[in-house]
Formats: sequence, C-alpha cells, structure tokens
Amino acid sequence: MALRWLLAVLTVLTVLALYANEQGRTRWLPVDGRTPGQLLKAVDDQPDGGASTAHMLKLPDDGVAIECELKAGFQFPYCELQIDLGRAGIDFTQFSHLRFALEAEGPTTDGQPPQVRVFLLGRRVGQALPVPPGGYKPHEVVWSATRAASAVQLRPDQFVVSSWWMREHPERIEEIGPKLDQVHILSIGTGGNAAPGLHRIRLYYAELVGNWMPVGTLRLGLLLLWMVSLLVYLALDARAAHRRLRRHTDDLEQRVERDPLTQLANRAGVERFIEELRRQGDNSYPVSIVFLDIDRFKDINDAHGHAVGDAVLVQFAQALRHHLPRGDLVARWGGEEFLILMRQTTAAEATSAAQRLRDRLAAEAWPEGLHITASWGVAEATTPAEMADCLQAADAAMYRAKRDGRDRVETRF
Ligand SMILES: Nc1nc2c(ncn2[C@@H]2O[C@H](COP(=O)(O)OP(=O)(O)OP(=O)(O)O)[C@@H](O)[C@H]2O)c(=O)[nH]1
Repeated sequence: MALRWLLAVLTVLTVLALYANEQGRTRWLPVDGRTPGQLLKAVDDQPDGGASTAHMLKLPDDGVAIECELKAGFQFPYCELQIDLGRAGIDFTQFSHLRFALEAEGPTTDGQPPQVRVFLLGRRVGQALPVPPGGYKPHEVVWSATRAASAVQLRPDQFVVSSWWMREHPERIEEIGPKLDQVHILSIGTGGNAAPGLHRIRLYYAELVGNWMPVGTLRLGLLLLWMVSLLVYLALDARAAHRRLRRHTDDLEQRVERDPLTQLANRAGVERFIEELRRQGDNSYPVSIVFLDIDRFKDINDAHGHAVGDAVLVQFAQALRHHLPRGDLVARWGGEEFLILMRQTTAAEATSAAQRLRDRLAAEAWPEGLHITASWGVAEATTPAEMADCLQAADAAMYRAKRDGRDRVETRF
C-alpha cells in the first residue's frame, strides 16, 4: 500500500517537474555586450590584411549598430559586431536558444538580401586561459537577413564548426564537432555575399534563453529522487519486516513458555528464568524455591466437576501472582502443582513468605464455598550450581508436608 502511494507521488512529482520546467519559468541571460563583464566592439578585416573600416553606433532605442565600409582588395572582406562574454565564458549547452533581433543592410554580390553570419568562439579541449586572439574554435550560422528583420532564435545545435578552421586545424579526434560549453565571444557580421560599400547591422537585443533547469540536470535530479526514495522505502520496509518478525517470535516464545489456563509461566518458562539467573551471576543469590501442591484437588474435580476445578486453579494462580512481588517467578509446574522462585531470598525468608501466602489463600472466597489449602516445600540455593538440587529438595519438602498432614510449610534448611 505504502509502495503504491510512493510510486503515485513520485510519478505525479516527475510529471509536474517536467511540465513546469518545459512550460513554466524560463532562465535568460543577456549577451548583448551591455551586461557587466561583457564588452562590445566593432571589428574589421584590417588585422587580416584587409582595408575595410568599421565603427560602432549607439541606437536611440537602446540597441547598438556597426557601420562598415567594406573595401575590395582582400579575399574575404568582412566586418562584425563583437561581444566579449567575459573571462569565464558561457556554457551555451545549458540554454535552449540564442534569441536576438537585428537588421542588416548593404550591397551584395548576387543581388540577394545581405547574409548575416553569427560566430560563437569557444575554448578548445584542454586549452589554457587566457586564449590568445584567434585561438578560439569558431562555430557559425549564416542566413539571409530578410528573415532577421524580427526576432531570430538559434539552437546551439544549429551551429557548426567553421569549415575553414577545420581545414586549418587537423583535429584531434576529441576536437571534432562543436564545443559550446565555454563560449567567450559572440559576433554578428557580414556574410559571404557582401559586396564592397556601406553596410549596417543593427542589433536590438541578444539573449540566451533556457528552461528553468537544464533538462539534463532535471532528469538526473529526478532519477536520483526516484532512486533515493525507493532505497529509503526498501530500507524502512526491511526494518518494519524485521520488527514484525521479532514481535511474532517474541509472541511465539511467550506462548511456548506460558500455561494457557492460568497464564503463568510453565516448565519451559521456569527453565528460561533459571537460565537468566545463571547469566546474571551471583547477584541474584541466594535463590529460594517454593513448591506447592493443592490439597485433595481430585476431590474438588470429583465433587464439583472439571470446570470448577479449572476455576480454582485460575483463582489460585491469580492469588499467588497478586500477593508476590513482580521480581519473583510464579509458575504452574503441572496439574495442581505450582512453583515460586524468589531472588535474593533465604530459605527462612521464603518460609515466612510461604506462611503469609498460606494465610491469605485461606482467607480467599473460593468457588462453591470451597476451603482450599496447599502443601508447601521450601529450599534455598546459594549458587547457580545448586539450583537442580534445590528444586528436588523443595519438591521433597512439599511431599513431607503432604505426608505430615497437608496444609503446612516444610523447609530444608
Ligand atoms: N480441573 C482440572 N483438574 C486437573 C488439571 N490438571 C490436573 N487435574 C487433576 O488434579 C488431580 C490431582 O489429583 P491427585 O494427584 O490424586 O492429588 P490430590 O487429589 O490433589 O491429592 P493430594 O495431592 O494427595 O492432596 C487429578 O484428578 C487431575 O485430573 C486441570 O488442568 N484442571
């Protein structure tokens, strides 16, 4: 039952978490160069040997722009708006999209709308910091700017490693393919069909957006939640089963050691008690044993029936238990025979206790107005080794009491 509840709760939690992460709050990070730690600059092709010039403008509505005079003479003239994302770089794989709005205009070689090229420059595998200029691994997306007049969304997996860079860098096997977990520079610039002349690129905003929690992290968290919950459940369940078993065993042990009619200990209970005394050592000694046997019990059965006999046995047992301290063991030895084990009690003390009990039993109101008496035998053991002998001596003393007229206490001193 508890397992069903746990599975139901975990399932609901999992579905809610996945749904909330997909549909609920999003995480976003501006990458427009105006956030502290980021830097904006206009870059042209002069360091590569070109002659183009680019400079940056602030737009009245908070955006930025570059104005660029592309000059022929260099094989691939270009200019771009470069955003330095800071020394630590940004893990683009933790976001679902790079979102921005821009406009591009300028002459083209093919008469088509101008292309825009977005670069993500990332750190290579094992590359030391700081990365020298030109040492980054470039990833790019190129598209026609007509589609860029409004907001554009690019997924990290849409970026490919620039083919010219691949040619220049025969890759180690682990470097093949995109690596966007530490991007240091985002740049937006002219594309392949740019013709010499004046080009403008306006950037209104740029930001990274993602789920509130990266999907991989969320899945790992949920997996851990399931595993930990099930392990805790299994541990608790095993402990509960162990406790049930122990209770059951205790219960069985008690039944085995108890007389069903009087609920007193039986012989097995006496043996266990003696064993415990032995374990406790000398502290319990001297121990006295009192053996007692109800007088002429057969006559009660014969005269009043077995049920009355049983009622007498039960009342007799209760009276013994009631009048003796809890630390003493009161047991039914068999039939109408009873036994009392008294710790730290001498034979003299046990004899006095037996006499007091005898008086109290005589004063009891018995079924059918019966007058119940018993014969008592007392003996003392001073060490655990004497217990067996003590038991026999108490039994013998009880028989002496029978023989000498019943309703009396005999002691072996
Ligand atoms: N009602 C009832 N009788 C029992 C039970 N166990 C033993 N008895 C009876 O107890 C009687 C014991 O009788 P005896 O051993 O002859 O001893 P007694 O009649 O008590 O005579 P003395 O011991 O010599 O005084 C027998 O009749 C048994 O049947 C029991 O659980 N219930």
